[in-house]
Amino acid sequence: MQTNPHGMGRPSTLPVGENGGAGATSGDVVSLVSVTRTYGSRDNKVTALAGLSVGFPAGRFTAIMGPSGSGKSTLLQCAAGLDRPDEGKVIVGGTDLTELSEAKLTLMRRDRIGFVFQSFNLLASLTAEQNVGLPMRLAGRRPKQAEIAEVLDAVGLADRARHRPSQLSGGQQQRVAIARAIVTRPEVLFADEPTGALDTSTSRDVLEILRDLADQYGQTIIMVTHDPVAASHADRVVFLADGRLVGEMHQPTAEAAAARMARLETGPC
Ligand SMILES: Nc1ncnc2c1ncn2[C@@H]1O[C@H](COP(=O)(O)OP(=O)(O)OP(=O)(O)O)[C@@H](O)[C@H]1O
Repeated sequence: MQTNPHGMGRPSTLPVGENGGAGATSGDVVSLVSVTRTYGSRDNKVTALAGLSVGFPAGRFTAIMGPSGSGKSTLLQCAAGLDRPDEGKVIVGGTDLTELSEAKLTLMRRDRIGFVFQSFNLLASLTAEQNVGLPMRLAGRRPKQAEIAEVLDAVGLADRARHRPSQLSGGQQQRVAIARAIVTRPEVLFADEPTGALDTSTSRDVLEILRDLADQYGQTIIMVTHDPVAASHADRVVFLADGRLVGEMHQPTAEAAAARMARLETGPC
């Protein structure tokens, strides 16, 4: 396993309290405050998020880890305005998503939030540059060639603009999806297992692109991952268990993230 790819020295692990010492602060672009999300009926209720508070600072790359079913995807969906919590607040760039109408939430997702999924979700009939231009077209504006060229360049695909998804590797397709997610300059880019469908070397390319976006463009990135190596590209990992925040690690190494995950998966934390 590789160590922290940024060469930032030893990881630092901070304990968190019941409600999460990593809870929201004023420097956060995204904060969840006492968020609860349950599924199912009263007799058969599943608590995916149990009063979770967590903040994500501007310009930083944060990974979210935790055992299967710990609430990672639910956290991401609530934070990105794709799902609504039962209780609590979700604040993105000063706007409380829980107070928005469906119409305003749709606009918020379109204009201020980027999302990348494990399956790249590109339109097969469109070229890379047409896929990247889609969010602008959906917003009713004609994409400028220079804007598209700039983001394709940022993800290392300047020479693939006219290729269709079927003519690109999995990693290249995911990079097109990243370019499409950042073309509107979102306040935050969410990524749900963005390397889950990729092999090791292609994953590394994608993770290095995400790292560069944070370092060079100050892009705030929040990524769910099962993979400690992927998490080691982040500035910080927050760990969930049973819908709660149970720890965080700064400048994580793959080894330290894997060890923390092993402890979470085998017993009480
Ligand atoms: N639509 C749903 N209906 C019912 N239960 C759900 C739904 N979505 C999630 N859950 C439950 O909520 C809990 C948290 O799910 P979530 O997908 O957020 O966890 P996760 O940490 O992302 O899991 P994994 O690592 O397996 O993807 C789980 O017990 C899951 O079964």
